[in-house]
Amino acid sequence: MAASRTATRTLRALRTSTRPALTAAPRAAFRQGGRRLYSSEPAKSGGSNIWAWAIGAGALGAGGLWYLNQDGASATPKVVAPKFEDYQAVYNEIASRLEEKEDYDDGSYGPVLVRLAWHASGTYDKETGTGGSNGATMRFAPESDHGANAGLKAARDFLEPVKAKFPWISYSDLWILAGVCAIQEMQGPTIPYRPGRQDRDVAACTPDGRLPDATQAQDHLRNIFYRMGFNDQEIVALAGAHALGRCHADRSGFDGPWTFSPTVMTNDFYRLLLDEKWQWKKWNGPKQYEDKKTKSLMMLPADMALIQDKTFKQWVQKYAADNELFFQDFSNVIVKLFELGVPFAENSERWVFKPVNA
Ligand code: HEM
Repeated sequence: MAASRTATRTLRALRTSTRPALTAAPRAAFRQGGRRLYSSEPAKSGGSNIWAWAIGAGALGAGGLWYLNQDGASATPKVVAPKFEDYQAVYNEIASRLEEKEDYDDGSYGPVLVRLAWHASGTYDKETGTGGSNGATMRFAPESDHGANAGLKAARDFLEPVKAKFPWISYSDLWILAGVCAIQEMQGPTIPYRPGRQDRDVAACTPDGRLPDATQAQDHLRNIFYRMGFNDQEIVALAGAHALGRCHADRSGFDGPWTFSPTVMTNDFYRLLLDEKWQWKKWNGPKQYEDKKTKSLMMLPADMALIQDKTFKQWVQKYAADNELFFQDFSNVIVKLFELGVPFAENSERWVFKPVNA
């Protein structure tokens, strides 16, 4: 996504929003030597090695098995043993749909795709090995009707045409690939990916209550995320995803974005959490915070717990001060989240997809 388009998206959100106007422009992102840089941030390290490796992986993966339908050349090619470049094609399709469908929300389906991938994965229970991204059981009630999943139909529907075009990919792999694509296309860190998830039926739906409750604080966050196998640092790194997107009154009941640039991945969630003064919002909805200065940003009680708890707060401070550290840790922890409970083939490799518009 070019810098001008990012600005356009934010501006469109400002123009069309019936919500309080956001008052600051996103930091400008610009290209340099094919890499994305923020004017106020250091360049990411290690990128060029990753790309060299990805191109190598692509070349090695070339020549996935293709065949044509019986009616000959006019038929759609089918993939029977998908390789790196087949998944890159799916990635490209998602990226191009993200570009096309700019009228959604703040100008991108990206945030809701990230939330879909997270809610598909975050049901994991390490004791029983149940839940997690292997299965895509949120396609079915009762899981699709769980309160925490309200609004995610928009993300699942967005991906249906992609599934129709690439029927060989499982929903479970597709949803996670969409999360990876959305993060990278919103100028976030590189997220290595490997396929291998298989769809499961309604019997594998997880019970309600496995995802975090935003009205609660640190004890609850620890209960939920320790159950998945995360530690305190990882909990804080994952929560930085709230740089993206917004709360919707008709979904969670909460309302508003966390940052001024909700379609660009940054460490702004931590910076705003520390730097702004937060007060209870006076309104007819669930208890949430608003920033005192503009009253246009929000924090959930569960977000605020990250600075009310001493151990969590140390990590918030580190990530607020160092975007590169946040990007590295976020990439590592979201790969872990997306792979919880997935029975990958032994020695399966992770791939790095080339961003399309980022
Ligand atoms: C720490 C515990 C968490 C709580 C309590 C929480 C709660 C929420 C709530 C209430 C919403 C608003 C949903 C809506 O009204 O549309 C939301 C949105 C979102 N969450 Fe979280 N979340 C948590 C962790 C995470 C994690 C770990 C990620 C990803 C790694 C994530 C990514 C997102 C994104 C991207 C959105 C915006 C969705 C959109 O714009 O449609 N959240 N979260």
